[in-house]
Amino acid sequence: MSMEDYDFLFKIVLIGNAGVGKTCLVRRFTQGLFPPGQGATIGVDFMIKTVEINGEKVKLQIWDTAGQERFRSITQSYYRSANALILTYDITCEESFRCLPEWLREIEQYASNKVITVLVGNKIDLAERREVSQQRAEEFSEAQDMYYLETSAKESDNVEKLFLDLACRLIREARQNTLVNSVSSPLPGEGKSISYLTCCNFN
Ligand SMILES: Nc1nc2c(ncn2[C@@H]2O[C@H](COP(=O)(O)OP(=O)(O)OP(=O)(O)O)[C@@H](O)[C@H]2O)c(=O)[nH]1
Repeated sequence: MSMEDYDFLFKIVLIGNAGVGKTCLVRRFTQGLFPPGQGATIGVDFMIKTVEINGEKVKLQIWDTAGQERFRSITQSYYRSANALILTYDITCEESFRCLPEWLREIEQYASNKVITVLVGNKIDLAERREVSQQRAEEFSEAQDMYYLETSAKESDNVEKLFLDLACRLIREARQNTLVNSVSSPLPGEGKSISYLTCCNFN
């Protein structure tokens, strides 16, 4: 694919315990479906989706990692070049929430210090089985300086919003970095509309 095919390219990596719904979130966003009987991811999977945000083509490379401990050394190698991480837990599984500090240590150790991390509580369609309150998750994410969103891959709740808000945020960061890194040279896309700022809810 030539450079002209997109204005921005971002790498997004999903991490979190096994079974929290990472693969289902990716499949919902990239293919618009909820796969029946989704098996555990082996190692790492990769999908691409190009979205258009205020007239600009944004190519998202989405890496879906295996949550199982035995794949940890493989998945760690994908953190380094990630622009964003989607750290996922399952709102019906206390254990997946309690493991978050462990995941944050992995991020600290293996990811770039510029990485944007979003905390996602998935499976909100199973509200009657909820084990982690929204307030508790919000407090945790605030303390860790992460964005927080609750989703349902099954019902398609907030899935588009998750990826599109993240893409908006990444565009904004990319522009800011360009500004810092090359103050005297013209910005890519300078003069274009900056209305994308209004679509981004991750502030
Ligand atoms: N009710 C409900 N079930 C979900 C949702 N998302 C995923 N699941 C189910 O949760 C199970 C695990 O989903 P996966 O997407 O394979 O989980 P994963 O995090 O990718 O798991 P690993 O690949 O092992 O790391 C499957 O049985 C899915 O059908 C959701 O939003 N709601």
